[in-house]
Amino acid sequence: MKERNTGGENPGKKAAGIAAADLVKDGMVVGLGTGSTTAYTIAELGRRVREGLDIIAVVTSYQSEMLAIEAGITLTTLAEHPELDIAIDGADQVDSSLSTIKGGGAAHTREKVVSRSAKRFVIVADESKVSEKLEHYVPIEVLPYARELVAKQVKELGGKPELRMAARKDGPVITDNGNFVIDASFGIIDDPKEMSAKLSQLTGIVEHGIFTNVDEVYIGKKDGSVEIRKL
Ligand SMILES: O=C(CO)[C@H](O)[C@H](O)COP(=O)(O)O
Repeated sequence: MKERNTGGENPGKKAAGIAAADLVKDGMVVGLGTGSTTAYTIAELGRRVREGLDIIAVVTSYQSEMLAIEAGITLTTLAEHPELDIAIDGADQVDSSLSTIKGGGAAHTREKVVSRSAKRFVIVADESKVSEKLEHYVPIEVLPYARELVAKQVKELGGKPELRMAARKDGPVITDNGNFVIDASFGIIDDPKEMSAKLSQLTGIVEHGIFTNVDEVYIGKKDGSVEIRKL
């Protein structure tokens, strides 16, 4: 399974992350995604907050909570603000119909809840994340108790399940919700909506990482330019 590479400055991620922050205006309630691309968005929003931008935000992980606090962004909760004006988040892969795989940082459950609570859902990514079809493994958050059952069901769907192991802890990755993650490889996913519906039906899963609700994608290039794709 490919290693997650989030280290070092990436001009494409930076360009996309900063450009999308421009969509955020005074008075908005904003969903803040997780990952190294969204970190640029959060830092840019923090810079604008210091210049007087008036927003409140809901986070998707402890990582985005820490970054938002450091940036000086006022936080709220979905309980207080169940409807968000916009959510901005990263991606592991985006296809030509804007179907997206997320969860490389194991945050996709909260990311999906936040994205579904937003009127507008924007993905920020560098160009390496864009592909004609989805073929990235699909992260699936599972109840620890159900991991073997979920692995069996993934195999029945033709997938290869792999329990995600922690890098600097012995044993499996534990999500912010206290669960495990199974990364499921299916090869090329021709019909993301169909695959999403099938995965949602598995017993023992909390949420999977296929997102079919993306409104637009900001794609940052190495030269610092940004392409915007909408449906
Ligand atoms: O889904 C995610 C976390 O669960 C991230 O948004 C996704 O993995 C992209 O991360 P990065 O911007 O660091 O490449």
